[in-house]
Amino acid sequence: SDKWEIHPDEVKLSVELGSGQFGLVWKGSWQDMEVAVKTVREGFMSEEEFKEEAQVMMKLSHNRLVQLYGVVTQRSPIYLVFEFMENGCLTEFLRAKKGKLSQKALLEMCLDVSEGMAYLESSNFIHRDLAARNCLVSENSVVKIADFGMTRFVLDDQYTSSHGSKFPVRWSSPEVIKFGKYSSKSDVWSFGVFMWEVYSEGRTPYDNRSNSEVVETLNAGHRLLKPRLCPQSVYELMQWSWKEKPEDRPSFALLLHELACLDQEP
Ligand SMILES: Cn1cc(-c2ccnc(-n3ncc4cc(C(C)(C)C)cc(F)c4c3=O)c2CO)cc(Nc2ccncn2)c1=O
Repeated sequence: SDKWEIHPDEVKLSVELGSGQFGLVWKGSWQDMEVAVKTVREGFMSEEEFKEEAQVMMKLSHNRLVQLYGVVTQRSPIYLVFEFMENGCLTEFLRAKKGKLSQKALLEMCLDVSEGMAYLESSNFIHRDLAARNCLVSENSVVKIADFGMTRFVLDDQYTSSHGSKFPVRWSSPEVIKFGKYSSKSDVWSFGVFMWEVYSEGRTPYDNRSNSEVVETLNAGHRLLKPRLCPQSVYELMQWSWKEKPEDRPSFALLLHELACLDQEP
């Protein structure tokens, strides 16, 4: 529907924010709002497929998801116009703020993302690549989920194949690594690793091991250890999220409830 169609002349680009997965991302303005504008490079995403999918992504609206405002498709390359997140990628934010984030701030980052993921879970939408690098930080330090569901448009098989060099093995559940079986419960596994990243202030999970060593250690039943800053109560939620069988893991609705209870404690 052309409801989401944005006229090219309404979007003003200013500075480049970085080169994303599919092309360049610019800071810009639209209707007096700051926006992030993604240009889609030929060959990096199937444009036709994306236009249909854009309708789905725009129906997913929640305060903890980075909002897609609309698309410019009247000429190529197409533009995707997103809500602007002032403080950029969460991994870099955590590393820049190392040693300066309170326990409350760390817990609330996990709570923010569990809220967004509980909404995706209730909408039967699977993220497929939940990780701190794919979350963004707003001007007032709220963490939101970005690029949900976009993995299906990546044409680079180094990323999509579980043997590929760019496959997110460290965030993937055993059934995803072995069988490519994605579900909200495999997103829950990734969320456990996300919480580990937050309490490790942006460190890389299993950072001294290769992808194949990570797969071996998981198969041997080993899991990431409790980060120094992480309370035992939160570490128990991580361990629960890393149960071998998907059905033994909590739902996001339950994780949200548990994290909200911990957030109420003095
Ligand atoms: C909305 N938005 C997007 C970005 C931004 C910039 C560059 N690359 C990306 N990324 N990053 C990661 C990414 C990942 C994927 C997977 C399919 C899940 C693999 C698909 C993407 F399309 C992207 C993308 O576009 C983003 C994330 O979409 C940065 C913002 N903000 C700032 C602010 C300050 N400094 C830097 N960025 C911002 O507000």
